[in-house]
Amino acid sequence: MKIFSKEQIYKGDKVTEEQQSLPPSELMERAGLQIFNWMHLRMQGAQVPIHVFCGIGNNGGDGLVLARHLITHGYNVEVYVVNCGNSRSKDFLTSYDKVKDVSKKWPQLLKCETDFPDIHRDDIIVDAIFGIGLNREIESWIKALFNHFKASSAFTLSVDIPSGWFTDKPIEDNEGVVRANYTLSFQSPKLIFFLPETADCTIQWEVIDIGIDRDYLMTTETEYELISKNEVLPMYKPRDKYAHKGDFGHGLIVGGSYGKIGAVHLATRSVLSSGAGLTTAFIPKCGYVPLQTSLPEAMVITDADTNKITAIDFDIKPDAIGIGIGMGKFPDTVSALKAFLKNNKAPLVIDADALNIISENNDLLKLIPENSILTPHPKELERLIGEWSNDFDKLKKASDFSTKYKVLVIIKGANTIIVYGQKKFISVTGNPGMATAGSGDVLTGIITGLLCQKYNPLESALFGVYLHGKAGDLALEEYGYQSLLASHIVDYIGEAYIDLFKQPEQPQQEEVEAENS
Ligand SMILES: NC(=O)C1=CN([C@@H]2O[C@H](COP(=O)(O)OP(=O)(O)OC[C@H]3O[C@@H](n4cnc5c(N)ncnc54)[C@H](OP(=O)(O)O)[C@@H]3O)[C@@H](O)[C@H]2O)[C@@H](O)CC1
Ligand SMILES: Nc1ncnc2c1ncn2[C@@H]1O[C@H](COP(=O)(O)OP(=O)(O)O)[C@@H](O)[C@H]1O
Ligand SMILES: [K+]
Repeated sequence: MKIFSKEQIYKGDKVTEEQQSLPPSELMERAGLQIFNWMHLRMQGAQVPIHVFCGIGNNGGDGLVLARHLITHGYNVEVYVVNCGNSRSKDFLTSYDKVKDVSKKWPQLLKCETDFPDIHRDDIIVDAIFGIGLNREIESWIKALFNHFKASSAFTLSVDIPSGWFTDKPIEDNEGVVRANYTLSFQSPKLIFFLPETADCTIQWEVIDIGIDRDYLMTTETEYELISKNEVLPMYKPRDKYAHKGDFGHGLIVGGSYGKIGAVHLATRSVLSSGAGLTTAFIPKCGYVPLQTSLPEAMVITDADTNKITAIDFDIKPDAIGIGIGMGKFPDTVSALKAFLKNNKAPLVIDADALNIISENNDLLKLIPENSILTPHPKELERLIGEWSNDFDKLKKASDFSTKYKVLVIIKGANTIIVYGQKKFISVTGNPGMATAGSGDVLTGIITGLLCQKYNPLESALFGVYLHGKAGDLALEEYGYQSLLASHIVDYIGEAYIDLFKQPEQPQQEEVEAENS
């Protein structure tokens, strides 16, 4: 699913109005009606007090259309206009007149704190104050209104985007924003729903279809895209009946040091479980017996050293190599990595200590093959690209790094983001149970396994992150957040593949029948 920027959303409105020859404020009518349908489906006429707070732009206009439908359907509604300026939009004014036609009561005008209504915790707040048109910091009395919402503990439903948040930059005042229980977002989710610093703007979100021109939506390239089952399913490569293990490549995991052989076990098992035909681990001697014993399907090549990697020499021809896991940064290992990068021709997944070594030896960056996949967690990313001032800055820096060195960067975490030059893909699979030792090693193994099977680097990164998160989600059902281990994620890679064809993806877009008001 694409994430459109606010400029693209405004353009989509214009294109739609032209293509569909829409009368003025028709899109606002659709938006307000869809929100009403959503509420009506759930409330079925319940007389819970609903406080609809409207700004004076088009977000406020949506709120007024909603309020009109709620009033005509007999709901217990109070409508407020938050008087935040002088420039009432044309469509807002049209909607304002229409509300007056159906109600004996005028919307209440709020100008300062003494105007605030009492809100009970069992009431419902509809936040239609600011949408994507927020263009400056908010006055203190409106921030106080947002705090009044919070203090009430009432369920807060935001229209399009919780008020006070920008779509494309951080907020200055953490207190001066609405934090919604639910946000109904038009046509596209907003980027801020997925970034660590802003995702608490709403607990849940859903996309509402207001009939924006299909061609425009299909053909417009976006900087951000969500990756879920629908996006990865077309990448899946089915197996031929007469397939041979040689068809699925030979994966190599290079890593490990004394006390960190388990990491290599996890990654190597993940290469196999994601479908590589053959898998070899290159490790220091101390890992030979444990790895051969615990993972009979894998082959093992050992370094001359017992405890660490000192020279990465092997006589196999791997189709992909995952490197860095549990490897340490011993001086001999640093030299071994340098020598390896100078000679290597195979596609690479670079993780953990290999990333840390590269961060400390920037000259190694030019030795990394084009389209290599780097899988840093946030600390490793900071070592690579430097500090960032906020999440938007982080994404820009990661994009610039990816463009400059022609590599893919996978920013791991909740909503892992795959950075491919200026394009960013956001994963929706995964859960906090995966915040456990070794789960990153599993990801490296899965992506290495996909590269072996001739998925191209972008597909390997996207499909790999999807499968990893999905396996974690399926494992969660059995183990729960606390007991989920990285090896359980490996156990569920197979289920994650099977699930691709098992259940249709849950819609992120509510298909609500348009109801005549
Ligand atoms: N396809 C779609 O998605 C559709 C989207 N639609 C809806 O349109 C919404 C966007 O509407 P919008 O452009 O009118 O902007 P909106 O968010 O209402 O805010 C602008 C108002 O706020 C004001 N203002 C701004 N900052 C302020 C501040 N800090 N403090 C005080 N005031 C401030 C600003 O004032 P001004 O800067 O002009 O003085 C102006 O009055 C979108 O989110 C969605 O809900 C549908 O209706 C149709 C299809
Ligand atoms: N809260 C979370 N939600 C979803 N995925 C998570 C969460 N925390 C961690 N993960 C995933 O778990 C993995 C952790 O990787 P990493 O920190 O490198 O672990 P390790 O070094 O122990 O292997 C990443 O793929 C990350 O996306
Ligand atoms: K809003």
